Amino acid sequence: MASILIIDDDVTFCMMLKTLLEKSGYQVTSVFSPVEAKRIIESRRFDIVFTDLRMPDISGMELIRLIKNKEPKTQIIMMTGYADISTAIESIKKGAFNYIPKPLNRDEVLNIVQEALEQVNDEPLEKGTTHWNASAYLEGIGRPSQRLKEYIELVAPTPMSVLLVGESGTGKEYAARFIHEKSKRARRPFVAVDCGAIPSELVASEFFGHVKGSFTGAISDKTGYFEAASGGTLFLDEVGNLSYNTQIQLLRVLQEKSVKPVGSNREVPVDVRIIAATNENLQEAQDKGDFRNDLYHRLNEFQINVPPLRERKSDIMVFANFFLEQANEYLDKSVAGFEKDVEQVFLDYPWPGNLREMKNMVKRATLLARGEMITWKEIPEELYTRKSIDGEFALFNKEDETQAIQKALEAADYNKSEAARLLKIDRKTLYNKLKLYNINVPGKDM
Ligand SMILES: Nc1ncnc2c1ncn2[C@@H]1O[C@H](COP(=O)(O)OP(=O)(O)OP(=O)(O)O)[C@@H](O)[C@H]1O
Repeated sequence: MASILIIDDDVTFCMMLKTLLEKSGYQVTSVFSPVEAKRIIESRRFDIVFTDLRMPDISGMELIRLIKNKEPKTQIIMMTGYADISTAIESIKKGAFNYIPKPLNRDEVLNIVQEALEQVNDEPLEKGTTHWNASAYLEGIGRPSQRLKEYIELVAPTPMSVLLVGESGTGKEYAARFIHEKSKRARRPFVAVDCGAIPSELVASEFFGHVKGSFTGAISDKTGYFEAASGGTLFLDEVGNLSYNTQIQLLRVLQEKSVKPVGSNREVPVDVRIIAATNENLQEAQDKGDFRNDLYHRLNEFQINVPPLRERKSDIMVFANFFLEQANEYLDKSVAGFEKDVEQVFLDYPWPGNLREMKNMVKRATLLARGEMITWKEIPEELYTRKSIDGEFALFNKEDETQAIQKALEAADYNKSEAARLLKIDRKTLYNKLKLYNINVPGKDM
């Protein structure tokens, strides 16, 4: 039976979530303080940990580090208010599986548990090869997407190593898989490694393998990632997180084209193509001395920048509809599309979590949808009430937005176009917000 730990200082909330999960057949433990959590994590293993992002004494990030160090396979789900979305995204970079917005929705909780368990049950070396199929890759229609596709197709059949650079959730791993699929190595393994998630003491054995008895806990021979990817592609995600020492070891392997498993004198020849990804500026990391210049050049034979979703405006609804189709299939529903005002919100929103955020949101909205179309009621309120501009009439939350709109309307003598200009939003957005907040405007038209 899968085991789940819940960490939240809100006792009532903890108990409600515990009851829901127990009713669905999981073995659940809940703790109300991070200190208690620390103790229990040291002594027991869990498949999944649900934890609040903000807690006293110890941060969610520190907790992720602690759990992943102790038990890399445990999947962590951060529970968060939408205001914390960028921290939640940061937590995924640090190794959390996913985040789920509060208040929690029953079906959404059960879905995410299912998805997390699929990861737990995956063998690490097969990560990725299991769920991927090329038809799940959408190319997009806008100029930046077309350029991305051109570069992928150009570099895929070559032996060149590729460095994918882009924000979290933009689809770097997806692009890497696509390159692999279109390469001559397609029939060989694609092995994805999250460089930030491997505890430092295990790095050498994970990458290069080990022989039985080479250290305490090495109870049998182990094949490392390099050998596992033999003939195929090794994808190094978050490559900027590699320690300096590991960078040196990696460089050696790339130069010698062979690995020496921990505790062995045997050199094993390896033939792998490296695709690396980063969401930080590796050039800067080099200048600061955190990333080796020679390794950078080895990895960066060809660089591809994966654009953020906000720069792929003409693709936004293409992706939204694609994710809707996927969600319909997954949830066995048949929602037909998005209402016009939702489309406008999607186009205005900056999508800090990029495609991953959109995919999650569309799945959630599809689940909640009662009618044929997804309406604004099914998308998180924070999407259209978030801070969008600064200055006197800045919009940030429901109360403040209502006030700011009222203030702008008065200042504009109730001329909506003028008010929209003062608020630095377009008329359509103002119109949606007036509807959303039930603000009546006397007289004048837009
Ligand atoms: N081209 C695409 N077509 C369809 N879905 C995509 C595409 N690119 C990304 N996605 C979706 O977005 C999600 C995030 O993509 P991916 O994991 O590749 O991002 P990433 O840039 O590697 O993120 P991170 O830096 O956080 O590891 C994927 O799970 C996938 O569902």
